Formats: sequence, structure tokens, C-alpha cells
Amino acid sequence: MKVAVLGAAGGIGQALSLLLKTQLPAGTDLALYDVAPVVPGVAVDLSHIPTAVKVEGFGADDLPKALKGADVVLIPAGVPRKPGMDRSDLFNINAGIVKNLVDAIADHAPEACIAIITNPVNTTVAIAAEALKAKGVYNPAKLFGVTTLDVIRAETFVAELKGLDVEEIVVPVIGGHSGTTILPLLSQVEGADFTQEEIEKLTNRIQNAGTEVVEAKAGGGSATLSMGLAAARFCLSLVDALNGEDDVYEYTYVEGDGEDARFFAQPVLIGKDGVKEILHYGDISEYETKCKTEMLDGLKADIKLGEDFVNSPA
Ligand SMILES: NC(=O)c1ccc[n+]([C@@H]2O[C@H](COP(=O)([O-])OP(=O)(O)OC[C@H]3O[C@@H](n4cnc5c(N)ncnc54)[C@H](O)[C@@H]3O)[C@@H](O)[C@H]2O)c1
Ligand SMILES: O=C(O)C[C@H](O)C(=O)O
Repeated sequence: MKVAVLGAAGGIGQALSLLLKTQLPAGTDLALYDVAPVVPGVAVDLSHIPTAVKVEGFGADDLPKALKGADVVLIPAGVPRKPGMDRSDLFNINAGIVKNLVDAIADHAPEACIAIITNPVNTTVAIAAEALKAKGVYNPAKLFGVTTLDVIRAETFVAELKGLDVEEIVVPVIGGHSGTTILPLLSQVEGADFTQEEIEKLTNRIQNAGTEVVEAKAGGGSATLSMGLAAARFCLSLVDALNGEDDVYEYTYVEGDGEDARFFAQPVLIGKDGVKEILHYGDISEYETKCKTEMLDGLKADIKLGEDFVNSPA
């Protein structure tokens, strides 16, 4: 098994690579790619940790080597937000970065599962899909937008509010990954009851948790450590499933039947060939239905922006 991290020298990339070095199954190859010249040093640093995961660093010109034979490619490459910015403000820079990286994946690791972290995820996943399609290698079962951070935040905030064990809490989060497109399904949380006021406050906090971090970091970037953990959890699930483990479920932004939008985060059963089954998110409350109805046009517009970036470049 080989896992490649593109953008491995960044805030997320380094936290993620550390967790992968310590938690991937023995015998896994971990390839770290970045345009930043520090990346070989990050790889050497990690290589001194005593685990049976082999780490190698690849600089700007070595993307084909980093990708060769990869089973999983994680993409946290790109710029993060500063206070006052929306995730959509990152589109101008990150769209091209994701497109170029995905073009290279199509050429050098066309069978790999690709997990996109780079924002705006609602749009960059559509860019990746259309770029792969243009190269004739798009397999919707192997393309994922990583929304795990929304799930772990939701579980943390609910456990805090209700004084419950966070290990026991499950909070489904569906939709997309920005503002109101992030829709926690608090009506489905078992073992906790909420007043309508609590539901609205919690929903708002989960939707704006990224901004909470951006403002607290005061110009120093966005979530990197919690995101490193979230991406590692997603990657380890993917690796388990590719290795044949049954019953691997994650909430992730994938192309499904288009009932709500072309791409939508929902529960997914992952198997040895990627997405095995996309499950319906089940019954939702009147409030959640209203929130979903109100956000769908925005999500669809985000997706169209990505499709047009590849298919109708200005
Ligand atoms: N999906 C999520 O839930 C989520 C959560 C947090 C952050 N993000 C996003 O992840 C991205 C990265 O955030 P960060 O805090 O790690 O940023 P960062 O600036 O710390 O790191 C980004 C890294 O990408 C590298 N990079 C830039 N262009 C590249 C290219 N063409 N090829 C390879 N590497 C390249 C940079 O050199 C840098 O090392 C941002 O777009 C951010 O908004 C997503
Ligand atoms: O908020 C951001 O810009 C980064 C990330 O998407 C997050 O949710 O923390």
C-alpha cells in the first residue's frame, strides 16, 4: 500500500504526515510531496520515528515519482483563509493548484483513491472530477471530499454541551463544507435531547467552526491540527477498506445519485474498490429539511463553478 500526501510540508500536511507515519499499517509507503523546499527535511525528520512505515520526500519536480504506484492520494495543497475571507475567496489560487495536481494523478496514478482537503471543497472536488473525466479516468467511486472535520467538531461540541462521553457520540453531518452547506443532523443524535434554541446555536457553531479557528489564529492560517487528525482518520478508514476490512463507514462528499446535488456529503460504505455504497441519510427534522432546502442552490452553484473551471475556462 502506498499513500501520497500532496502539500505535505504545510500546516495540515505535516500534522497529517506525522499521524500517518505513526498509525498506518506496517509496510505502508508514505510519499510526501510539496513545492516548498523544506519537504525533504520533513520526510527525514519523520523517518527517525521508529515505525515500519517508509517515508520519502519529493520536491517540486518529482511529482510523477511521488505518485507512482500510489493507492491513496491526499491533497491538502493550497492556500488557507485569513480573517475576513470566505472559503470561496480561495478559489482563484486553489482551483489551478488542484487541477494541476489531479491532472498529474490521472497521468501517474489513475487507479488511486483521491481525497481532496483543499478549499473550497464544494468546488475543488468538482474540479477534480471534471479534470479526471477530461483525461478519461474518472471513477466516482474513488473521489472523495474530506468533510470529517465537520463530524469531529460536531461530536466535540455536542459532548461538551451535554456533558457526555465524546467517544460515544455520533453526529451525522451532510451537505457540503462551507457555511450553511454544512448541515449537522442533531435530530439523529442518540442519547441527547436538544431544545430548538440549542439546535440553532449548535448548528450555527458547527457551520462557523472553521471561522472560529481562522479568527483565533489571527492571520496565521486555518485549522491544521484538528484537520490533520480528521484527514488521518479518513485516510486510515480508506486504507482499512482497501485492505479488505468490512463495515468501513465515513461521512464524505461524493458524487451520488444527485437527489440533492451532484456532490453531497452523506454516509458512505467504503470497500476495497472505493465507494461500495452511498447510503441515504435517513429521516431529518422539519428544521433540517428547511436548512437543506435553503442551502442547496448555493451548493449547486459552488459545484457549477468547479465544472465550468475545467470545461469552460475564461
Ligand atoms: N477540508 C477541510 O475540512 C479543510 C480544513 C482545513 C483546511 N483546509 C484547506 O486545506 C488547504 C491547506 O491548508 P494548510 O493550513 O495546510 O495551508 P498551508 O499554507 O500551511 O500549507 C499548504 C501547503 O501546500 C503547498 N502547496 C502549494 N501549492 C502546491 C502545489 N502546487 N503542489 C504541492 N504543494 C503545494 C504549500 O507549499 C504548503 O506547504 C487550504 O486550502 C485550507 O483551506 C481544508
Ligand atoms: O475554515 C477554513 O477555511 C478551513 C477549514 O475548511 C475548516 O473548516 O476549518
